[in-house]
Amino acid sequence: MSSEKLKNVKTEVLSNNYYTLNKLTFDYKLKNGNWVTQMRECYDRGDGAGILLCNKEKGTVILTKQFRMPTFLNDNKDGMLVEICAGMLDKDNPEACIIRETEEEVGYRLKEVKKVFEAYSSPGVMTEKMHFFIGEYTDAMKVNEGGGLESEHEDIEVLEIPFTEAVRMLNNGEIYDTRTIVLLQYAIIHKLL
Ligand SMILES: Nc1nc2c(ncn2[C@@H]2O[C@H](COP(=O)(O)OP(=O)(O)O[C@H]3O[C@H](CO)[C@@H](O)[C@H](O)[C@@H]3O)[C@@H](O)[C@H]2O)c(=O)[nH]1
Ligand SMILES: [Mg+2]
Repeated sequence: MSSEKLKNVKTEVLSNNYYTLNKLTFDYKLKNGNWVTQMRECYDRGDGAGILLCNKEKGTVILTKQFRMPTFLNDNKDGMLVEICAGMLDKDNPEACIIRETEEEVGYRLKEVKKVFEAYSSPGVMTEKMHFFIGEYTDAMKVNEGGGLESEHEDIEVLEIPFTEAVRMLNNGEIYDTRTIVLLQYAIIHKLL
């Protein structure tokens, strides 16, 4: 970690339970040349990967629906969220991660995926970088019902819906997860379906 605008970086671990919340104190050089001491809390839970699964022949996509406690705490009535299939890297590379997550969460075994971009999820507070993919699936690739890992108490509903329905949900505000919005918009822009 180095930057000409940064010195005296100190890290204090505030919480190290499931993931890690650090308090960073550092001197930062402003545009006017003055140095100021700043403090930022940074949540580190590693990086993630997400995928929009498309079936061009059927004109369908696969999304998931699951309970997300942080959204329940902030305005999402029942806490249920429609999302792309996604997961934490857990030491895998992004491609291996998203192929594993696709089989665990929605039950399809992919051979290849296409990386389309990577982006910071919430750069003011989280270290997380997300790797975004498009994957083509067919009925023949189905190997189980999906649903997520019982050992982690994942309880994921698999939604296979027409792309036109996903676009309708995007346009009328029924889809309000950023990762899902950006991949659906990618599919619209590049006329994937
Ligand atoms: N006990 C416990 N379990 C946890 C905790 N946080 C997460 N888990 C478990 O760890 C699992 C991680 O599942 P993944 O599929 O690997 O991750 P994800 O939560 O779907 O991650 C995706 O969504 C996140 C957005 O909320 C993204 O941040 C991430 O990059 C990725 O896209 C969760 O389902 C949950 O069971 C926690 O604080 N305590
Ligand atoms: Mg997941």
